[in-house]
Amino acid sequence: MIELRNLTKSYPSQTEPAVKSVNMHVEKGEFFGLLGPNGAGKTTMIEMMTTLLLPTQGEIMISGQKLERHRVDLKKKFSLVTQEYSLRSDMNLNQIMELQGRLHGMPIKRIRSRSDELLEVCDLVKHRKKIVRKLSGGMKRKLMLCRALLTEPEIIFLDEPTAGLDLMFRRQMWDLLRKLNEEGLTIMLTTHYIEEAEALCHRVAMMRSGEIVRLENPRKLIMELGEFSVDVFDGNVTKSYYFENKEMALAFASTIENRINIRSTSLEDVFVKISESGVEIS
Ligand SMILES: Nc1ncnc2c1ncn2[C@@H]1O[C@H](COP(=O)(O)OP(=O)(O)OP(=O)(O)O)[C@@H](O)[C@H]1O
Repeated sequence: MIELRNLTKSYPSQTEPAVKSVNMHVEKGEFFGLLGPNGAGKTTMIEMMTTLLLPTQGEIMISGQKLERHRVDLKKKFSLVTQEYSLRSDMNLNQIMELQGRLHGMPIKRIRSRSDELLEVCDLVKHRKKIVRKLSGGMKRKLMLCRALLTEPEIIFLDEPTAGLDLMFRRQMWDLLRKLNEEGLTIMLTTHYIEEAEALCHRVAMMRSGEIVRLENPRKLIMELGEFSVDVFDGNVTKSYYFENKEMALAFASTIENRINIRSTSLEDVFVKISESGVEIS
């Protein structure tokens, strides 16, 4: 569905490219996560994939066709939900949805029926006459998602969709995204919440300094590291050790006199390991 070929972006003010010759593909219907520390190049990637930024080199293919700014037909296939809130604060939910629909030339009947469906799914119907200024952060994020889905895209790009949301809202957003993905929507998200990517994504690409250092299914990454972890606290720092089964973890733990914690390994452990070491592209 999306294919990146040697995708590169250099900003004139920076000595190193922000994205360095990235090759990867995202399948139709996939839930794909782009992970990496601050400055790794995730937003730059998303901005190129949505034509907000032009690549310095390389190309982006959508359904086998080269994406360019004038390709309105290809651009119709996707929507973007940005990291920053980008809603008119003096409009209510109905007005926000109607404006979006009109900007995309949708008939008013269709705008209304689609808005009803989306606001219902996002549990926003009871707030539809509220102005944006009076919404909580979580409601605004859900509204941005509704607005992005109004035009019935095949792909949605979500840049940090749950940033700053409390646990309840984040879990609600997860369920919503899972549902949309099960209905066939291709989703690409960036997130700093690694557990979010672990819970949602079929595959994750881990970026560092503009490159993809690992691209794999989260479960497979965890199994490679070892399904069980033993955290050992030596009075100053905690060091984690990884084992392929619980028996091995317990046997190791029985030899340790310090404070320990035995637990399941998470994608966060993998992320930390990859951030600490150099891992080859696979
Ligand atoms: N408009 C710009 N002009 C110059 N440099 C930029 C610009 N936007 C991003 N960069 C640089 O490009 C690199 C990648 O930034 P980018 O925002 O894509 O990373 P990110 O992984 O999305 O980071 P974060 O997790 O903090 O959002 C960084 O070194 C950043 O300073």
